[in-house]
Amino acid sequence: MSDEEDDFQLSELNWKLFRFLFSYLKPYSKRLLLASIAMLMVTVTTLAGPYLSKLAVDDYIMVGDLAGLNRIFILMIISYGVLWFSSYWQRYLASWVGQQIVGKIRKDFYSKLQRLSIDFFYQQRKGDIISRLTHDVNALSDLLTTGFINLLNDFFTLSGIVVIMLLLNLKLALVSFITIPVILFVVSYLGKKMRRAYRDVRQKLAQLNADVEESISNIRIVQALNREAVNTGEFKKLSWKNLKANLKAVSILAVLFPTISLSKVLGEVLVLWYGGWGVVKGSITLGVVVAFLGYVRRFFAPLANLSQVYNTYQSAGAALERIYEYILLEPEIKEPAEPLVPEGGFSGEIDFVDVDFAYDQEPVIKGFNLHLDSGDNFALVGKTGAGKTTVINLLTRLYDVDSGEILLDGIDLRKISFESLREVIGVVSQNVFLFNTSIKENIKYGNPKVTEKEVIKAAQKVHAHDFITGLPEGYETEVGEKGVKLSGGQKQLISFARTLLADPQILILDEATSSVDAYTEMLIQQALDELLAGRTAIMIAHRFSTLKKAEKIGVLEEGRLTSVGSHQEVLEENSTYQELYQKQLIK
Ligand SMILES: Nc1ncnc2c1ncn2[C@@H]1O[C@H](COP(=O)(O)OP(=O)(O)OP(=O)(O)O)[C@@H](O)[C@H]1O
Repeated sequence: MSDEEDDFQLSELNWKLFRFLFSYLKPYSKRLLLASIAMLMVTVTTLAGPYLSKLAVDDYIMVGDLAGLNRIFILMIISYGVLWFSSYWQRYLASWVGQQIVGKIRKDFYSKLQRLSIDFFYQQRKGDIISRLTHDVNALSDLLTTGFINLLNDFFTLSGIVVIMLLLNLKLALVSFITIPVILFVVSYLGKKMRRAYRDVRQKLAQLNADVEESISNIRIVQALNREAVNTGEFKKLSWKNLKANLKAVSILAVLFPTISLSKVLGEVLVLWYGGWGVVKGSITLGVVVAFLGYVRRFFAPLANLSQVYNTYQSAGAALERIYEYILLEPEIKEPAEPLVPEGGFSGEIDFVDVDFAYDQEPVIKGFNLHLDSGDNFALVGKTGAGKTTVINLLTRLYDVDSGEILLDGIDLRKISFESLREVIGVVSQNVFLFNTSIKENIKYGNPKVTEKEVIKAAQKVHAHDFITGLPEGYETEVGEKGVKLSGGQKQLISFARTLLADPQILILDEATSSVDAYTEMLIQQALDELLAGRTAIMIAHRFSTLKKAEKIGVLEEGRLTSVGSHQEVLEENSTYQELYQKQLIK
């Protein structure tokens, strides 16, 4: 990502991106106006301070006008009060608006992601998506919260100081500006070096993170292959590189601030020396020297800020571009504008008609035809890679067919709303995912209206009730990554209960290949009877006990359905099925 950032030129910030950003800024125009007024007040009061000191010295102290001095004293107090007050509002309002916009962009971005088709998530790296949603949105946040307003503030303050100094005393102003080119050169030189150093820090950190992520998520393999010591060694190397990169960045940063301080002090010394001569010779008033000292002190902070502006805007611009790229994406699988529902609801009749499909160029499903009546239990078998999961992906509309059609009760899938489709089809997958919450909530998931009684009843039907009540807190036991660890079989039973409650007309069962103990296996098989009753089912079956439950078996070979019939019929006519059967892939 840092490479992309480096390649990004500010000139690439086009109108589309600006329009995109402004569409978010627009609703907050009132608050932005108030923030701008506060910013102008900050600028004016910042500029007023040294000038008031000049008046105090020249017009009142030097002539002994104590009443006037009192007046100017009160004016100064008021001016600093206004500065405090407007600084608060400037920062608060700008941050408020910025945070609102960032929140809104993040929300829009997230909801966009949720609607994108599954293919997008296969093609993008997980880390890239997460980094856009977090790192890039944050980079934008820096700019939006205070970046804009601070930039204007710095610009006005600097210009104001220069103008006032030139007006007050041209020669003294030019003398005090002597250090500016030096500081500009140093800051821009160090700025470039720092940018490179920080890019290096980010790269090394990304490598470190990737390494940690890979070894932690594969810790079982790491331990099984005795790689702990090797991995620790590699990590140590990466960690050392990261440390060195950080030290280098710090060493540059450590030069920058003293350099700015030195220039400031040098400016003050110049004012004092040249101004002092002027005062002694009578060409400059003491008040002007005092005011100049004030202005020089206020000069360098905005100057240093402005020198960093290009970097800030460059990384925010790159971030904005990356966010916008995702916002523009449209889901490939689109919802119908006018969805259809059969009269009397779906009954669960399924038709695949001449379906062809390819993920890329290579056809995966070829001329696939299948008719299932409502209530049919159908098992799909085939060697690995034959296309079984793809058939399911097409039926659940994770992908659309390339040609042909899939019909539910005579209605093309593409004319059915996502909501109806997800209500009609229930999927019990072999990778059961449990959320980090209680067992009860996991069973209720997607169906929040069900009562506790119904949850228990569903669990009883799929024979999960006994093991659940045996857990420390029964149905309230926390599961998922942070909770109690359940066995594969127990997780299956919970997902059965979840599906039973959702009560879909069509059931898809992607059976687990890993074996469970004989007792759990028996429970699963009994639960399946309950789940299959009265539903149309397509099962990717691996166990003979499951296969036996199907009235029809279909053999899939390289994307084609080569036989459909009862176990006996298919066994007699299909050599692939015989092979699978004999090799006991189907147990
Ligand atoms: N997202 C994808 N992008 C590209 N090709 C894919 C994708 N998913 C699967 N394939 C390819 O499609 C073919 C069929 O895969 P599929 O997962 O449907 O087979 P399967 O019969 O379910 O296999 P298994 O029993 O091993 O799960 C394979 O050649 C696979 O490499």
